[in-house]
Amino acid sequence: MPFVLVNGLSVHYRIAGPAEAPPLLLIHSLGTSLEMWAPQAEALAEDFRVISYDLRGHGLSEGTAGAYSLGMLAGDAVALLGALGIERAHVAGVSLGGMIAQTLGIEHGSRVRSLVLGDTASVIGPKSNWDSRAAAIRTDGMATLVDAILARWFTAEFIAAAPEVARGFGAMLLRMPPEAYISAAFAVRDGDTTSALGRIACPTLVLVGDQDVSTPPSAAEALSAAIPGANLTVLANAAHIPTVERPAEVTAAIRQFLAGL
Ligand SMILES: O=C(O)CC1=CCC(=O)O1
Repeated sequence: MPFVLVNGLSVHYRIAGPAEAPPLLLIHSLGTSLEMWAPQAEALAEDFRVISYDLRGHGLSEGTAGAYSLGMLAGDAVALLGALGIERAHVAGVSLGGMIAQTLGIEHGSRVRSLVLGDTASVIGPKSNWDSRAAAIRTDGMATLVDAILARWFTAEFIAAAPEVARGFGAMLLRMPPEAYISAAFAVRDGDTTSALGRIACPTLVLVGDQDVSTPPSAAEALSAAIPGANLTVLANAAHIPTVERPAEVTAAIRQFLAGL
């Protein structure tokens, strides 16, 4: 359970795989933790030096007061790589993690070998939704939104078939400090990479669940079309967090993409 100081914060991370293997950085989504990448981290550690970590304010990482931004969160990722002595990495992110990954490709391209952008978009709106979500959490706490958010993360079929997993992720969300969730939600609300996507110069794979309503396949198509040379894979029977709902398919898609570079 290692921790490292990153931009003055204690950041919780996990690292696995051969020390000489190519580094692969995994970035999680809003309100989750590095656990959402656990199946891929384990499988891909056969061939990669896999680093997963808890974003600021999430999991076991310390948070800060006030709204986060994509630039700030991308800066944390770069500082984490630096602290671990890693110059360049393949980067995969889901949702907010995918927005951070896009920002890394745009602002820190020299640190990025390739990108996997899962269930994400250049804008995840509308802004008013994030403001009302923050207001509801401030008034009633995290519990008020847990069921609605779980229904976006996973298909109804998955929740019925694996209730222990859905409830586990619900418990994770419920335990998140409300102000940290809101701080990170505002990074989503205020983030917009649209006009800069053409600056992404590395090989890129866009992944999306066919039943994702938060960042639907149409958003993934637009993202893929705006990034030079990007490819799109649509995963069947998956909502917003296919790393958990369709772990083997996500691992296979990432493995195939990275093997082809
Ligand atoms: O919480 C949601 O509705 C889905 C989501 C948006 C950004 C993110 O990371 O998750």
